Formats: sequence, C-alpha cells, structure tokens
Amino acid sequence: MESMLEDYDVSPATGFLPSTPPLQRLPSYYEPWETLLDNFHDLMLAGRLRSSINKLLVLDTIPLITLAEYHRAFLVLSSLAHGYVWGKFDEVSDITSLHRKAMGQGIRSPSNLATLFTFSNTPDESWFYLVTTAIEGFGGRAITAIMSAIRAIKAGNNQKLIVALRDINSTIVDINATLQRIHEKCDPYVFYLMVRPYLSGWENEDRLPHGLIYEGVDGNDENGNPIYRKYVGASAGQSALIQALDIALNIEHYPTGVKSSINGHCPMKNYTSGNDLAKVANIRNYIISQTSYDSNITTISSPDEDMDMLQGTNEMVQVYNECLNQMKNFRSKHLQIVSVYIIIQAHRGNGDSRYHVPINKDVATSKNEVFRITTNNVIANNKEATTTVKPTTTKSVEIKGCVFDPDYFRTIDPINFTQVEDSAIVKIFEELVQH
Ligand code: HEM
Repeated sequence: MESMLEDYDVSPATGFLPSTPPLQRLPSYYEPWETLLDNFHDLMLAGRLRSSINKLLVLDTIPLITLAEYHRAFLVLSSLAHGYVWGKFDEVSDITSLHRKAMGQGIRSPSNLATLFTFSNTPDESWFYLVTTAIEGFGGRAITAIMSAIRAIKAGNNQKLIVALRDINSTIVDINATLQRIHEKCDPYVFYLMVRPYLSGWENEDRLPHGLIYEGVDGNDENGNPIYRKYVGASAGQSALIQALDIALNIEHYPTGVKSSINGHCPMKNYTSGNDLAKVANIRNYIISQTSYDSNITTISSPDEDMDMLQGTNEMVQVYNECLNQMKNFRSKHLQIVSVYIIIQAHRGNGDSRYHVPINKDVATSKNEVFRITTNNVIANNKEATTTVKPTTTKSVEIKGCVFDPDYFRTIDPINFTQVEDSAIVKIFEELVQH
C-alpha cells in the first residue's frame, strides 16, 4: 500500500505533506532568487521590490533536479510574484505545504512547525499557515484509515470497516479541534489587512480582469495581442485532505452556479489521486447494500417511528453518519472563521490606505463566498442543482442524527444560525443572505 501511495506523492505518515522537511535554499546557481527573497521585506519597505525583480536575469530551470528543489523554486518565485503584483507601491496558487518547515516529529500541532517565509512578517500570518499545515498533517492518518475501509469492503469485513470508519471519524474530530486553534494567534484584523491582500491571484480578480502577461513566455496570439494567463491565488481550500475526505465519504456539494476558484488547483499528483480515489471509494454504496433501510421511504410520521427505524440500522450506518456530521461541523466552524476573518473585517471598512485592500469589492465577494461556502455545505448524493436552501423537514431527522437517509444532508438548512454563538455574526449573515 505504501508504494501505491507514494506513486501519488502521498505518505502514510505525513499524508499530502512532503515526507521530508522542505529545502531552505536552492543550489547556488539560484542565489539571485534567494537573495531577493532574503531582502523581500526591506525592498518592499523601500518600494524597490519591483525594480529589483525587473533586473533579474532569466535563469534556466534545468539545474532543478529533485522535487524538493522544484517545491522551493515554486515557493520563491510565487512569493516574489505575489509581492510584485500586490505590493504597496505598485504569486501563484498552492502555497500549501511549501511555506512551512516541520520541526521535530509532531507535524499535527502548529506549535511544532515554523514558517520559511511570510509576506507580512507577522506571527499572525505564520499561524495561519501553520494551522493549515497542521490540519494537512492529519492526512497520513486519514488516508491510512480510508485505505483500510476500502480493503475491509473488498474483504466484505464489516467489523473492520467499522473500525476504519471510527478512525476516519476521530481524525475529523481532531482536524476540527485544530481548525479552531486559528483564533489563538491569528488576529482577524491583521489577517484581513496585511495577509489576505497578498494571497489574491489573477483569476476572477476585478483589479486584473484579463490576468497577467507572462513576458517572454507566451508571446502573442494570431492578432498580435499579448496572451494573458489567469491563476487563482493561495487558499487553504486547496487542501487535498479535505477533498480526499469528501471523496471517500461520497460527499458532494450543491452546484451553486458560482464557479469555485479552487477546484482542480490541488498539486497535480494529489489531484490525480483524488480522481483515482473516487473510483475505488465506495463506502457509502457498500453500506447501503448492507442495510435493510429502504431509501425510498419518504415519510416519517413520528419520532417513535424514527426510533423503530434506528433499531434496524446498524453500527456501520451510525459511524458513517457521524463522519458526515463531523464534516458538516468542519464547514460550520470554517464558515464562522470566514465571517470573523473576512466579512466582519470588510464591513468595518476602515482599511489602512497603505495597504491596497479593496474593501468594497471584498464586501461583495465575501457575500458570494458566504453563499458558495454555505450552499456548498456538506451534501451527500445531491441529485439536483439548486441554490435554494430547503427548510428542515421531519425527514432530515436531526433528532437522532443517525438515520441513514440519502436526503439527510440535502434537507438540512446549511445556515444553521443556532450553531453560531456570536449574535453579531448572525446579524451579518442574515444581512448578507438577504441581498
Ligand atoms: C483565517 C482563516 C481562513 C479563512 C479566512 C478562510 C477563507 C476561505 C474562503 C474565503 C474560502 C473560499 C475560497 C474559494 O472558493 O475560492 C475558503 C475555502 C476553503 N477553505 Fe478556508 N479559510 C481559512 C482557513 C482554512 C483552514 C485552516 C482550512 C483547513 C484546511 C480551510 C479549508 C478550506 C476548504 C477545504 C475550502 C473549500 C471549501 C470547502 O470545501 O468547504 N480554510 N476558505
């Protein structure tokens, strides 16, 4: 199994993170790039980052040999590019896993990790990357449990499947606890004003509607016009782990009509592994085949009947549904984070003019993001494309929370205000959702 996972650059120990700490410097041929990154903050402060990058000679990529060297080159060049484009005076997707250096064994705790580079030179920005990386550090545990679930299904061993599902569930519980840690050391104000601007890319970006011309790379089109490229910015949403969990548990999302800017922007091999995982992960269908529950039943008249049906459902169903619940929790917690770190900040509207923060635009886009993220909430086997939030019905049976029902998540109102503790946030959501 290990060599199979390695084919996809997935490690049973570190999941989708590299299994060795990242390189801290490229070979000496690339010293001009490294020196610029060393001086990034000073040059930025002096307003000379752009002119220094303009003076760079084009270096060959042939001396790059190992994957670690490519990762490092990617980090250096993408950081310089984002600084060039979004710097005060005047990047590339997937920073995930490249900004950080593992210290010691425990990659699943942000306290054991350190960043190699930040745009803002703030501990808040470091913490944002470290929490994201620590979550990704659960990939080894998650993938190992998913693989053993798939093996258990192949062997028709329900007991082993239950054990694997419990492992998946406890991993998601730990992921959710780590996600909450973002609040410990990442101040929303600092994040919004000093970090977020640099994470933008040049796709779906009003300020760069055509994208960017990569001079000397693409030339001109048949009409002699320069060719533009569009790339999304950096987002923890590029997490291969969360996508892998979605795929393994057969969680689908409502198509919202708003194109997600991050789908398909996972590191290439991991993305392929996601597609291949989809072919073999049949946990949900297997469980359906093993239960006597008739998914065609459409009415449940009373809680007593729910109880009767519960007696008939087995442990497999319960623990599978618990995994779905935990994924739903992940989205709920994440949604609260988005509101605190983006929406509330955008509404404060008191951007520091030294930083190029498109406050008004962010109010608008954050509204879309809320729509996308809320309507993208955990949906299992969604059959219809709709943005309409359906009211909770008896059939959504949150009452006991473990009746297996193909419509279970489809009928849950994704915006569950009762779960949001801060009433100010609730107010903002209501306001945004009404527009
Ligand atoms: C300050 C903290 C964070 C903020 C402000 C934030 C914000 C966002 C935003 C705006 C999106 C929508 C991006 C798009 O579709 O282009 C998004 C998506 C996403 N983010 Fe975060 N995020 C944060 C932390 C995290 C962390 C730590 C994780 C952990 C892996 C994470 C995982 C995801 C995922 C998986 C998506 C895709 C949507 C989904 O599957 O539900 N985010 N985030």
